[in-house]
Amino acid sequence: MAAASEICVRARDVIRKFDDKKVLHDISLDVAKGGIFGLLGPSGSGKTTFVKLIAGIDEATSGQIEVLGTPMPKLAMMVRIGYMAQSDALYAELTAKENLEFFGALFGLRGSRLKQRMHEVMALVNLTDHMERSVGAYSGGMKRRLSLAIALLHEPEVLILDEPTVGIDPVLRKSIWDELQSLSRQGTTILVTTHVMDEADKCDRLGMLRDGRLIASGSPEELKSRTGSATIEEAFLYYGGARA
Ligand SMILES: Nc1ncnc2c1ncn2[C@@H]1O[C@H](COP(=O)(O)OP(=O)(O)OP(=O)(O)O)[C@@H](O)[C@H]1O
Repeated sequence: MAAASEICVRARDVIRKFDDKKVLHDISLDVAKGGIFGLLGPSGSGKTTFVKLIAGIDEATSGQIEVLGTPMPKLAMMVRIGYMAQSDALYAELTAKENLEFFGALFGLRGSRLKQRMHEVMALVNLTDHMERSVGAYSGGMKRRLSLAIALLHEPEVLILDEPTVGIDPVLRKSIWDELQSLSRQGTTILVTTHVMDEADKCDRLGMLRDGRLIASGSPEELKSRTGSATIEEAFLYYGGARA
């Protein structure tokens, strides 16, 4: 097991119930610092519920979650975590620039630093030309890209992305993955949920979720070789996953 200082996210016996319905069952998992960790599972398997607990937006019914050694939820951790939700949390009546300024201020960015970061993240998601446009006039894919830009704005140590590339075309999808890999090489820990198998293959480590249970975890290569599978999809099916 890795030393505590090497662990970014530590989950122990995490249960989340909604009324009487148990959505997460005793999840224990370590996410090491600095890599890309993919949470893979079909729709309804509990990915969003789990990452919301890690981001500190929701609280576990029982069990513990620590991020960088701090028990979650904890408001002060907001500046160290970037979270991109599955549904975009943007102000439709404001322009992209105004949205970035609003969230930037929330994260404690201001002045020339904020301006510089706004331009960097908008270039990254290919929205530079749409800075002054009202977000209400953005397409679904553009809103996803702006949400990603906002999550990256304050250069968080931990980046939590819930299905970041849904509705994004293959060319931009590749450039976003290239950037995620570059950020992870620079030390950012990235936690990404996906049900897309070729994205799962790009992660350093994977956790496979099914029906709120962690059915397997390891590197894509380990998961494939342990199950004698040629693909992640085959490995997932071996562990008892429904088609993701
Ligand atoms: N607030 C809630 N109240 C009741 N049930 C909920 C709530 N939030 C999530 N659930 C249930 O928890 C289960 C897991 O949902 P969750 O959104 O975490 O899955 P997911 O793997 O992220 O799926 P998707 O990829 O479709 O978003 C589902 O059965 C869902 O209906």
